[in-house]
Amino acid sequence: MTPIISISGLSKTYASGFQALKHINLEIQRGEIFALLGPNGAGKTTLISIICGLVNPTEGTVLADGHNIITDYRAARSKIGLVPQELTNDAFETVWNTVSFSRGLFGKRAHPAHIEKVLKDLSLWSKKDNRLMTLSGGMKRRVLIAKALSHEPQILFLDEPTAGVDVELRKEMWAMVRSLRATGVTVILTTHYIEEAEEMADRVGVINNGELILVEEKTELMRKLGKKQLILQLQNALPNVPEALAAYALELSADGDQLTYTYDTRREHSSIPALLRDLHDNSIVFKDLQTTQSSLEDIFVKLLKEQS
Ligand SMILES: Nc1ncnc2c1ncn2[C@@H]1O[C@H](COP(=O)(O)OP(=O)(O)OP(=O)(O)O)[C@@H](O)[C@H]1O
Repeated sequence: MTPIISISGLSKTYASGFQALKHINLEIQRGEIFALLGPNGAGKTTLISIICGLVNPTEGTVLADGHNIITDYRAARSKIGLVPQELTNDAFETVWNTVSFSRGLFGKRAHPAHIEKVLKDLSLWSKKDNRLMTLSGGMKRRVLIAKALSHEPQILFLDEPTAGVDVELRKEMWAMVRSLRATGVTVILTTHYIEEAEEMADRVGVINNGELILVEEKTELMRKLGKKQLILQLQNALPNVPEALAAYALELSADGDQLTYTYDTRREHSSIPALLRDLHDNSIVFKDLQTTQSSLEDIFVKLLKEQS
């Protein structure tokens, strides 16, 4: 399947001489949710801004649904919706007018039925005649999305969609993004909240110092780089780990009543039954056990550490 976005050899050096992007190659597949992760100043906004035609690249090419973003700017831009972080519209304007006006900016003919559908999908219909200034923060964010969808784009960029948003609204936003994907829209989001990528993304790209250091299926990333731990609460505290169990590299807690076994999720899991048998043979009795798995956040922090 041809990718909906195809980026090759993309670099950006700002007038200041600062190189914000270094030879980025990336393909985004139709219909996926792609999360772009990276620390502050990594180059996420620069990358999005180039694809959306707001910043000129220094080198490289970007195709949006087959259209070159420079030589075929209009066609490329019409495929893309951008949800920025801030609402910059006239606070006195109504929801309906704001969203309809956005469509007009793309040179598209008025299509009230489409605007109605977008507003209904985003639960904004009852607010259509309200002025923006009267809306709650959450509703304003929905208006941003409605504006971005007003011209029927196939690709939607969300720049930090839930920055400064409370947990409840964040969850609502996630549900909304998923329902958009269900309608066939490709979603690319930048986020500082790793939990957000973990929750929503099909694939994750990590950008650091202008370089795309990793692109991976989220589940694969977590499987490959994740570690699992089995934690055993012991019936009786141990003074040390018996020699016979040395091969498992167990960690004994300071008070001696907890053993932690860390294992690689890539390796076969058969070492756990063996460990449990060996514990039994060494008369080590446990009263409780739990397993933990490293989060995408642990993996992300580790990746950035390795880079520095
Ligand atoms: N117009 C500009 N002129 C010079 N440097 C710029 C310009 N815009 C951005 N930069 C620099 O480019 C780098 C990347 O910025 P960018 O906004 O793309 O990062 P980001 O990953 O989106 O960061 P954040 O997560 O903080 O939004 C930063 O060091 C920034 O200072």
